[in-house]
Amino acid sequence: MPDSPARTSRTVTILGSTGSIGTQAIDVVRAHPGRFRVDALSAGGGDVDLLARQAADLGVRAVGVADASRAAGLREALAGAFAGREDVPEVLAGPDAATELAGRGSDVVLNGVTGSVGLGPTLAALRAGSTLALANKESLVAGGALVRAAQQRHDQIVPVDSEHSAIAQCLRSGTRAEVRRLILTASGGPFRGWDADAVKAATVDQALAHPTWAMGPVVTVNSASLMNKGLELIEAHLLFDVPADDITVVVHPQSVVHSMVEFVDGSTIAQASPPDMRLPIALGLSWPDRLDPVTPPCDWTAATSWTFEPLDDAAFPAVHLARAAVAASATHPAVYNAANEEAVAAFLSGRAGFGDIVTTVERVLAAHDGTPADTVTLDDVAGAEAWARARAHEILDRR
Ligand SMILES: NC(=O)C1=CN([C@@H]2O[C@H](COP(=O)(O)OP(=O)(O)OC[C@H]3O[C@@H](n4cnc5c(N)ncnc54)[C@H](OP(=O)(O)O)[C@@H]3O)[C@@H](O)[C@H]2O)C=CC1
Ligand SMILES: CC(=O)[C@@H](O)[C@H](O)COP(=O)(O)O
Ligand SMILES: [Mn+2]
Repeated sequence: MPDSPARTSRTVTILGSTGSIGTQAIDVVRAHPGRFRVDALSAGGGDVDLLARQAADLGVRAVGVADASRAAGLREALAGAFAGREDVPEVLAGPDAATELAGRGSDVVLNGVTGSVGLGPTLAALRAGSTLALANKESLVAGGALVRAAQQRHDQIVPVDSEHSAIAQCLRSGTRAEVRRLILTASGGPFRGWDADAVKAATVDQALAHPTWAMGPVVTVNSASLMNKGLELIEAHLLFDVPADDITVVVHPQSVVHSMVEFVDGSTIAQASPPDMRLPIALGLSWPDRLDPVTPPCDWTAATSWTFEPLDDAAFPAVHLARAAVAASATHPAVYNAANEEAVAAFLSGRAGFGDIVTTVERVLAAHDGTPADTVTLDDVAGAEAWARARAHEILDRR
C-alpha cells in the first residue's frame, strides 16, 4: 500500500453552512481534527441560531448572512454562543456577503449554496486562487465559459456533486485522450416508472420523497423532475470538457454506482459507495488525498443487486432539454437553470403544478435568443437570467 498522504492542515470557508451540504461538511471537518481550520461560514439567514452555534464550535473569524434583516438576530445569537469568549467573529450581512468571504480566500472554499446566486462566490473563490469544492452546480451551469475562464490552474475546481466526484475519481484510471464517454447515473427519482400524465400531477410531498438521498428541497425536486440530471449533464460537459453527445445518462435506482467513465479500449471504470454525501464532500476538502475514515464502504458479504435501465425521455424530457440548451448558445444553460429555479419555487409554494416545471423551462428556452460562447460576458449571463425569470413568471402566472 502507498504511504498515507501528508497530514497538513487546510483552511476552509463553507458557504451554505446551515444546509444539507454545509452541515455534512462540518461533520467531516469535526471528524478529522487537525486537518482543517474553518476561516468563515455563510448562510442565507433562515437559521441564525444554528449559524452562530457552528461559528462557536469551529471558532471561525467571520460569518456572513445574505439576508441583511437577519444581521441583528445573528449578532445576538453570536453573543450567546460566544458568551465569555473574546473571539467573537466579524459579521458580514447582505446579498454580497458570501462573495466577499469567498474572495478573501482560504485553501478551500466549499460552495454549498443553492441556486445560481452562487455564481458570485464561485467566481470570487477562483479569482482568489482558492480550490473551489463545488456542490453549487447552478453557478457552473449559469456561468459556463466564464467560470472555466476564471480558473487559474488544473484541478482548481473539485466537484462535490456525487456523480462528478465519481467521474473525477474514475478519470484517474486513464488519460484524457483515452476517454470515450462519461456515464452519468440517475436514481430516477420518486417517479421512476410513472407515465407522463402521472408525473405531471405529482404533489409536493411526493416530489420531496427522494428514494435514496436526503437533501435540500430544491435539489430534491430537481431530482424528481430529472432537471437535476439535466443540470448535471451540463456540469459534466463543462467540468470535464467532454461533448454533451459523449455523456450518457443511465438510470440506476440504488444510487451506489455514482457514475462511470468508458475508455477507448472498452473498459468501464465505476465508482461505488453507499449513498452518503460525506464521501464526495471529504474528497472536495482534501483532494487529491483521501481522508481515513469517512463513510462505511459497500458490504460485499450481503447479497445485493445493482440495476441499470434507460431513461424514459417521454415522461422526463429534462435531460433532452439540457442537451438542446448546451447546443443552442452560451446563455441557454443559464436560462434553463433560472427558469427552473422560478418554476420550482412556484411549485413548492403551491403556485404551480409539478408538470409546469419542465413545461415552463421548455417554453422559456424556446423564446431565448442566446449569446455565443466566444463573446459572452457576465452582463450577458445576468441579463439572460433576469429575462428568463421574468418570462417564467409570465408563463406561470397565466397558467
Ligand atoms: N444536499 C445534497 O446532498 C446535494 C446538494 N448538491 C448541491 O449543493 C447545493 C446545496 O444544496 P443543499 O445543501 O441540499 O441545499 P440546502 O437548501 O439544504 O442548503 C442551502 C444553503 O445555502 C444557504 N444559502 C441560501 N442562499 C444563500 C445566499 N444567498 N448566500 C449564502 N448562503 C445561502 C442556505 O441558508 P438558509 O437556509 O439560511 O437560506 C443553506 O445554508 C445545491 O446546489 C445542490 O444542488 C449537490 C449534490 C448533493
Ligand atoms: C447526491 C447527489 O449528487 C444528487 O445530486 C443526486 O444526484 C440526486 O440523485 P438523482 O438526481 O440521481 O435522483
Ligand atoms: Mn448529483
